[in-house]
Amino acid sequence: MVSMLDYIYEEQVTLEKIIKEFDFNLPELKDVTHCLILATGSSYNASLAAKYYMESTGDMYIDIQEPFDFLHYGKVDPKFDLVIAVSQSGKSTSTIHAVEKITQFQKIKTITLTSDSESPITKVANHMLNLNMGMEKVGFVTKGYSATVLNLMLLSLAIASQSHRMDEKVLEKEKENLCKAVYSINKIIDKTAKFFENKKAELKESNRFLAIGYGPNWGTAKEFETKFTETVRKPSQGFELEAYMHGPYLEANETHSIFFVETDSAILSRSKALRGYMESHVKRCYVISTQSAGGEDELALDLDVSEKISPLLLVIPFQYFAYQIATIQGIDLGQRIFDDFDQVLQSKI
Ligand SMILES: O=P(O)(O)OC[C@H]1O[C@](O)(CO)[C@@H](O)[C@@H]1O
Repeated sequence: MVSMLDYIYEEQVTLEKIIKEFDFNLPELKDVTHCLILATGSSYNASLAAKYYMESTGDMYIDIQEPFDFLHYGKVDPKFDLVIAVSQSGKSTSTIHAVEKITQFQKIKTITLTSDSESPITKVANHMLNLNMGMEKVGFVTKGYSATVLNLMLLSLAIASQSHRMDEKVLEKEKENLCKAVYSINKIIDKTAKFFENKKAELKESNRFLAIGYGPNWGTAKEFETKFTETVRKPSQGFELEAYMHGPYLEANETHSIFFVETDSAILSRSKALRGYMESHVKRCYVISTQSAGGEDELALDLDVSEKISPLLLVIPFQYFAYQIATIQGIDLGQRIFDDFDQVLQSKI
């Protein structure tokens, strides 16, 4: 039976293929400046991680909303000219219904990003972009998360180039930067595995896990939260750096493990300041960083990538840890739990 770990090891090859085969000539993406993204769970986190890349590289504005809330309480700002509905399975009820509501009542283009070209969401959106990653059979998505982040980044390049905001040379350069990043995935997995080997005893003992990120890696911290909650099944929460300082730190105690997700930017000193303070109040502060070297609790991945591309890579240690920490705790991730949930709650069609 295929496992979450198998999918993690497939990421590099899959992401290379996505870049190589991506179609940048999508005429329906012309003249787009304001996008509303509707997505939930890991698809929401992936959108958050890709947002800064899309806004800065594709020169556009991105708003991300939870489809259920949008469906019942939201309205479409007239400035939006594209709705991107992200659903890896294509079966999330709230995302499908939110798109349905928009297409019924508004004149706005909708495109769905999904791994399944036959899924229900493709029947309600105007256009479809296949994630080109095959189907992921494990519910705790890893390859699909990374494929979604990458496809959103590529989509922003396509939008910028179709809208004549990016010339061919810049487009090629951006593709090159993404390729270079993706080529480092297997090395990241190897480094993560070594780090995990040294830390597994203490990670097994932790009662609560937190991740703190900033900028695009706020999305990474939120995906940590989703992945750890689904698999490790101990209280796990991801925070935006400054938000952690407004209340959440008050629960800190010596059983907590905090992961700081750090990239080299103007915000790094703020993250280091918080880390320095928290070190004496929690069990352990770890760092997952793009740096070339660090202390013994730092997984320094030595990555030459821009901050906006970094979430594509910095999530990988969390995907690996989620699988391994669950496993050393004796959790069989192949064993389905809450088997009747979808049937009772209808959150997936
Ligand atoms: O991207 P999709 O297929 O809409 O799924 C959203 C979320 O729903 C879940 O499958 C749980 O129902 C999550 O694992 C996932 O992140």
